[in-house]
Amino acid sequence: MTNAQSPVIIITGTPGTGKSTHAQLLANESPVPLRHINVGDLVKENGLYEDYDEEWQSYTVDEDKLLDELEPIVTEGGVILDWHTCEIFPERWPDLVVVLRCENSQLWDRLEKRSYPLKKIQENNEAEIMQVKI
Ligand SMILES: Nc1ncnc2c1ncn2[C@@H]1O[C@H](COP(=O)(O)OP(=O)(O)O)[C@@H](O)[C@H]1O
Repeated sequence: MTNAQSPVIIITGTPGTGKSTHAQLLANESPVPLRHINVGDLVKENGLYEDYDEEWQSYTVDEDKLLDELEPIVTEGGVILDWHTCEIFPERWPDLVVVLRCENSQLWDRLEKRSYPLKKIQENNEAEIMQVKI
């Protein structure tokens, strides 16, 4: 647990449920400084992946590299980590974990707008319905 002035918040949930939107709003409105980190963007920008799967349009994350990158950021605190999964993060990291949910037909529409392949839209929707993380 970090101090109350520099909390570590994880916002997680299926892609399209609104993580980035809400993380950014929270960062903008928070009375204490909070830095919004879109972990997916961080992975891409800093090459923290092993592979890119064209068919699924997704990265295979190098978890060790990602954790090494995030450790000093989390230690400093005052951060919102926004990612579709959170199982790889040590339990000692977050002060608060928020799981966002979204009604399925709305989620489908949001993911279609991203031009995801159909099977990726289906997989994400099923994950949301079954309440599992992918
Ligand atoms: N509470 C909300 N009401 C309506 N639209 C929303 C809401 N939250 C997010 N959205 C919209 O849903 C889409 C996906 O949101 P985003 O924050 O990118 O999701 P995520 O980060 O979980 O992938 C965006 O177009 C966003 O504007």
